[in-house]
Amino acid sequence: MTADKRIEAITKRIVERSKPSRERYLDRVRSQIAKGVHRSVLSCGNLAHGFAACAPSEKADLAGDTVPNLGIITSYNDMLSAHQPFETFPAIIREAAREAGGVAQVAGGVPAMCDGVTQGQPGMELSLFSRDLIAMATAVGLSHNMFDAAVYLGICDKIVPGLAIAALTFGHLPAVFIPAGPMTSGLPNDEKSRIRQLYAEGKVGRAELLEAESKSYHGPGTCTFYGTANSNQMLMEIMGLHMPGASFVNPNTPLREALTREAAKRALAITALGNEFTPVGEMIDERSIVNGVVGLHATGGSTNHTMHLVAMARAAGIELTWQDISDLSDIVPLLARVYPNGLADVNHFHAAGGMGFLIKELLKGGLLHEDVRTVYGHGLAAYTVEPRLADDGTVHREAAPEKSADPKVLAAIETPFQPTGGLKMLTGNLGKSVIKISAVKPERHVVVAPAIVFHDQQELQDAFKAGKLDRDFVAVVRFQGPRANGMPELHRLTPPLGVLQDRGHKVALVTDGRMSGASGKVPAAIHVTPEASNGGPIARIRNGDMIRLDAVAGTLEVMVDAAEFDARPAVTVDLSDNEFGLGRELFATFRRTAGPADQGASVLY
Ligand SMILES: O=C(O)[C@H](O)[C@@H](O)[C@H](O)[C@H](O)COP(=O)(O)O
Ligand code: SF4
Repeated sequence: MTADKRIEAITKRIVERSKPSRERYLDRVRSQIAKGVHRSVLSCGNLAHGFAACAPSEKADLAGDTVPNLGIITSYNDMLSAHQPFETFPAIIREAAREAGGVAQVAGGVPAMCDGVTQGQPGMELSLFSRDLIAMATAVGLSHNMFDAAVYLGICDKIVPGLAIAALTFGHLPAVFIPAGPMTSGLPNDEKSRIRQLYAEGKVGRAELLEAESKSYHGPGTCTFYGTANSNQMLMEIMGLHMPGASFVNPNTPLREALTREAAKRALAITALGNEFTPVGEMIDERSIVNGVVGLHATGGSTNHTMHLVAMARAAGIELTWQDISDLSDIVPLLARVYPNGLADVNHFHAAGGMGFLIKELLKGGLLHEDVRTVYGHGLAAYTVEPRLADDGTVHREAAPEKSADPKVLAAIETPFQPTGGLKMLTGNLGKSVIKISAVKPERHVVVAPAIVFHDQQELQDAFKAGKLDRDFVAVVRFQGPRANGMPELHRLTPPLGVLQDRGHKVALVTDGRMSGASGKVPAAIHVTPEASNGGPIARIRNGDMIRLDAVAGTLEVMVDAAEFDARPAVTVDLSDNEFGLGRELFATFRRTAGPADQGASVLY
């Protein structure tokens, strides 16, 4: 089954563009593979240290080079409700490995930040940088070189991208990503947002707000909106890095445990010691990356992936651009309405048919490359399934439903919610930026209004509280890029801007910062590059300048005479407050070396 000609053409141009870097990457992967069982190059001393704490039988296994050893990289902590269930996973994986005749060891742990805990707080200024730090920390674990495959326990925003960058850096090893699943549904996300807007207007107090927040975020598992964390799950599945149907099964259920056991056994089955060797560096190719972007558009996924996917692809020698992402958006229809793109949550999405139905519909529409390699074998058609718990406690899979169980949440390819996808690139005299349109009403896709300039999100919130913003305007929030303050998410802008929009004002946001994957209803041109702190024209905008944000034409313009605008001096701001406190003093190197947003805002390359 070949993909749509337009998808093929975009894939082909990515292959052409990436040829030199991809060939260099594959050469490195293959030379590592050629060295054979990796622990066999270790000295007796190295090996003895490596298995000193193992059981005697495991030591005997690891002393040879015929029994596969599975490295576990875990991002467990109690801070992220999504990662808290991982506490018990290593023991389950070790037991499953023994059952499969292999060994499993925790190769290392990685840090994991909860963007919900740090949202609006100084800690958020470490969030984006934590992605690359997670990749580096994963490399520390795997650099023990004791392993024949690795499993990656991660879910949330920067963690999966960081783990994926590292997994692809260790492309000679098979890689299976193991999720823990979404928390069960609590207070609906739109009701939570309604109460937030009431609080922003001073109509309810902190007690009511905290009650609503706590009913929404109420237990172990991933938050149920379709933000970056759940976009990550979708990506890992549609790119073939999860076991089929693993993404959205709730934690602490027998099926979740069965899926975890199955993933561990599958990872051991696809090492070089078996007959289905599947090194991730060869498994993930340009088609897998395009399939990920297609899934992002079809589900209205997180804007953060216009950076993370670019960085992940780069780790495999593949050069993905915003133009590729934007052009694919023009081809791929929106098939899922999950908050903020609708009222449903990911549990509803899963119940309506979930990933199996989505992949089936996209394959039917010729919008995915079917002929790809996955951790499960060959071909994405194997993912058009739903996992079920068999009587013996293992996983069996049934074909995904022919029809969506809830067409208001998950649409058939013939009747999409929108004919195009969720993420557009904007170009113009302010540089490049991206906008998520899947959650913005069509009548708000073009905004022309005067600029009001802010240098941090608190300034805007204070102006709102002082009643100074009851009018049409474009909020320009600048010096929020990676080199300024680590490019925090500015999700706390959503309630005040949402209130003003609901009052009938034409409002929009333009920023060199980021928004949360959970942001959505206000038109926002984000990730503006070049950023203000790196010579970007956004630093020359003045209050009152007319700004035109046009998501239909794909443009973002300041409507000032070009000569006059170019002659203006760039504004500079004192960012010293962002250099200390809550560990920011340890990330100065990251701020100095971070790349531009359209290349992933990475410090790694
Ligand atoms: O990109 C994302 O999806 C967000 O970073 C998300 O992970 C974060 O947790 C939000 O801030 C949660 O939304 P609230 O802050 O509205 O609870
Ligand atoms: S989805 Fe966001 S808020 Fe929820 S656990 Fe993950 S990082 Fe934290």
